[in-house]
Amino acid sequence: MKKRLLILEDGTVFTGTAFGSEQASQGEVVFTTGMTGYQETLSDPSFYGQIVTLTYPLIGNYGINRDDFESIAPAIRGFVVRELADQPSNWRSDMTLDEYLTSQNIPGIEGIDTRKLTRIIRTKGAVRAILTEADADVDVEKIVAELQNTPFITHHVREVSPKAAYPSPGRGKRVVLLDFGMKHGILRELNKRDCDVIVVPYNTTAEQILAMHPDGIMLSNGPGNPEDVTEGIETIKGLIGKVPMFGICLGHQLFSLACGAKSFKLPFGHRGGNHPVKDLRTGRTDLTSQNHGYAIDIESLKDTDLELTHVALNDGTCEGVRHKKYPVFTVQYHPEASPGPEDSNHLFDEFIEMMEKEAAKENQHA
Ligand SMILES: NC(=O)CC[C@H](N)C(=O)O
Repeated sequence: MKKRLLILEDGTVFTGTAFGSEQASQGEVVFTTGMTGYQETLSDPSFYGQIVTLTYPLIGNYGINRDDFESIAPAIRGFVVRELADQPSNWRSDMTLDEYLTSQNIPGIEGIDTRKLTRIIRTKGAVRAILTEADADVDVEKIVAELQNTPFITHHVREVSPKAAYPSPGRGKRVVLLDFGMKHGILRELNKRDCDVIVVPYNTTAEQILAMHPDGIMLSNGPGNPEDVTEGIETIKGLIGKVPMFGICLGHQLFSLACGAKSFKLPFGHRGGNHPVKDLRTGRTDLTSQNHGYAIDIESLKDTDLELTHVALNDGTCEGVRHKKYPVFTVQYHPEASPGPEDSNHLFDEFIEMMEKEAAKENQHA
């Protein structure tokens, strides 16, 4: 078994065993607390450029199957686990996690103290790191100095958004899905409701979208800093008030920025499947699936036409907004789950109802 190192920008070195690809890689290390769902996690495009550590100590035990991918190819930079299960047991399993990561050219490291790593991220915030083979000539000091001088690359959306529009037809509502790095779960939920979906790249203009005569717009999740996705913000500005919209995660952040709110980087993000979120209008708390490193500043909503609708019960940050004049609502968490609890799946039904209501209004005026 080959040794591999995970070197953090603060100089901490973890020595573990290599699995997956032999390639060295660099990225921001983030932790996720989901106990299951590693296949969906590693294929979620929002993790582009990140090395993911899982706090649950045994990963890989049900293998990798055909059905649970959230994208065609994973965008993560590395996978860090306490103990890798190399003999998966599940009727759906097609291959081991190790075999899959090797095939996708993604390096992994196992056998390190993932609790210690998580505590470092919780105390110090986002950390840049490198995964590399443990050769005798590894110059840790040089690597640390380089890491400290490497800026976080934040506009990853162009890497994971499709290059051209494509349809996912249905006989129901026409939804244009602005794909900033969408998880398949979002498209799955819309198709389940018979939506006639057209998926479009992140830099599609409002005019191009309106020419498709949508009943509604879906703003997807995606990687990186929302402030950097200026093309998406411009497009959304051109759509507000014209078509009903529903936004998830990055889509929520971009819509809020388009309305004049501000975003900021959370100290260590929200990633996992058990984040309690309170709906301020109903008082109901949903357990939610989350994966985000940025959030919308609640204070900044005061100067906008947005109403705060949801808050995170763990840290009080913004988890959802609604436009006061137009039919738009957005959430920071993942109602499509994949992986995680499905408590808030009803939001997709609310989106369909919102589009139906708007269409009925228009028919009255016609
Ligand atoms: N899942 C997402 O859409 C994440 C949004 C954004 N990249 C963040 O980290 O906050």
